[in-house]
Amino acid sequence: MNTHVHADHITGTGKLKEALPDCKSVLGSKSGARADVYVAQDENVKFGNLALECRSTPGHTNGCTTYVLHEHEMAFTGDALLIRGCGRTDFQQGSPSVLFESVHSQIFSLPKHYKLYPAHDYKGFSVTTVEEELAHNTRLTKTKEEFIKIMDNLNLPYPKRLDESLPANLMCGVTDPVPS
Ligand SMILES: N[C@@H](CCC(=O)N[C@@H](CSS)C(=O)NCC(=O)O)C(=O)O
Repeated sequence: MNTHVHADHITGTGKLKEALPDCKSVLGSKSGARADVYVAQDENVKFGNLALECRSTPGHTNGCTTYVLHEHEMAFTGDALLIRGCGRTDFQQGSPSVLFESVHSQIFSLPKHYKLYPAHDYKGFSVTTVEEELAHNTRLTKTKEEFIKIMDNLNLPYPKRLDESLPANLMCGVTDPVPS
């Protein structure tokens, strides 16, 4: 289950599907890329006796999805929410305004004790909680206006390998559009 379509996230999917032919790839329905299963807001993906609730959290990319495992009181936020930070919003459908609304409505609305596992650990931590981020997130504790200003002035270097081509099984074919 991919949280969004950036090369540093989806590149292993082709290899997994080769190794496990019954494996089905999952993406948010607004991701604009190829997957076996598309999920929308509030859908549940069941596996074993567990289920992941899908919450649409655009702003880093349009298709960003956060997966919530209520049984274990945790969520996988991809690059929407990072520990003490958030995904950048300066390319590929990024929007600070949309990201601010996504995180506040879909992630900060979870119970405060829920554990959050983002996709990167830039600050050396791999897990946080809703409560910790509500108190200590350096960007998302600000007002929306301040947040937009911060995000518009990050001046981060462009990721080195972002534009490398996607594996064929994740590419949108020219004559084979991705379902909307
Ligand atoms: N140095 C890395 C790129 C770092 C980067 O831009 N990370 C992204 C997530 S991957 S698109 C991000 O959103 N960062 C947020 C931040 O505040 O740093 C490289 O060159 O690959």
